[in-house]
Amino acid sequence: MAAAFSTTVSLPSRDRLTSILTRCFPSSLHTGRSLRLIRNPTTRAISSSMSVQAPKRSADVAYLDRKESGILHFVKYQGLGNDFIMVDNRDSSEPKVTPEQAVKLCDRNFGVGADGAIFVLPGIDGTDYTMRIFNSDGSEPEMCGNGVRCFARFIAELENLSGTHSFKIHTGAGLIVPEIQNDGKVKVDMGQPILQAPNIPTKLPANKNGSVIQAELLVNGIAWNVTCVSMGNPHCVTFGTKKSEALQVDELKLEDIGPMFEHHEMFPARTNTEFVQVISRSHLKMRVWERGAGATLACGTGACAVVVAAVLEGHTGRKCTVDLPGGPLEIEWREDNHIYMTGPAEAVFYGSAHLQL
Ligand SMILES: N[C@@H](CCC[C@H](N)C(=O)O)C(=O)O
Repeated sequence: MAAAFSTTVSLPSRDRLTSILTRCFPSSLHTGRSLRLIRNPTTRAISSSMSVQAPKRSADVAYLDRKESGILHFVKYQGLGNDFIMVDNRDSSEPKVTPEQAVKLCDRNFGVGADGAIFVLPGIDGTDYTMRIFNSDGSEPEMCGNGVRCFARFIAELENLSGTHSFKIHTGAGLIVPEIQNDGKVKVDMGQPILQAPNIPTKLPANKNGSVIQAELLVNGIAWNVTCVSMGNPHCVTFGTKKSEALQVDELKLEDIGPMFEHHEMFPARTNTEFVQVISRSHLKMRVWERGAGATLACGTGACAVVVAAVLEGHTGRKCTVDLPGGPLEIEWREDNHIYMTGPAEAVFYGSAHLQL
């Protein structure tokens, strides 16, 4: 069992802390001990936490050698509790972590713990950066709304930028433009929703105009009323069953029904599913079961899809507050068909992890 201690010191910068710790623990990276740096982004107080593992022998020595060349430095970020291992990947157009390694890193018991791993890669086609992401199950989604807010704040940190800044980000869902605001929140132009059934993709029967609005989806013998929207990634939005329209989202057993939606045969690329309660014409409450990550505290693309579905089904206007388990997001589907999402993103801690093969 690892013994651990931690101290808190106030220092001007992370580089300075690194140099002090390197002087105090010169061989820490060569003996199988892992050294982690943690900074509280609000107070700039920095704490060091070192866990010392009992020395291992024989076959483990080679294992330790492999780990030595496989150390990943990362920053853990969260947006409304949707949390990510952010990796500075600006020196290469391939992620430094494989999907299998991402699964291990995201494990909440045996790894760092996160809903996904996100990589800041060089931009292409005139964009500033490329964002790629692996879900905690190792699958690669096209986009992540909370992730792109964290991405913007991470870039600002990497590039030492303060104040308002916007970036052109290439993603699997095309161009996404986050803008850091004066209050530190990030407003994102999330692009346009996709409503054509084959492009979502869903095999559910489409309306005359090709969209899937208030379709019937049979899940475990229950007929749900669903509207399908892609924000680059697929979403199935429901406000209730065909029998009883209104959902009380706190009462849902997400762990039971979520996977049945995710893996339903009507969704050839699987799906994210949002269960929504209408509070008023401008206020919604939702819970989400994410493709590849399960129940999360928030989903930015999901909140956008929910507002599109709410407008199409006639529940709300185009500007809504969407309450998620991790907190609220402000969503606006403008008349030019672009959707804007505004919400927080925060650094949680700095760390280094051994990449397991
Ligand atoms: N949490 C994200 C969405 C992440 C991707 C999703 N799990 C998928 O596979 O499509 C968000 O904030 O949008």
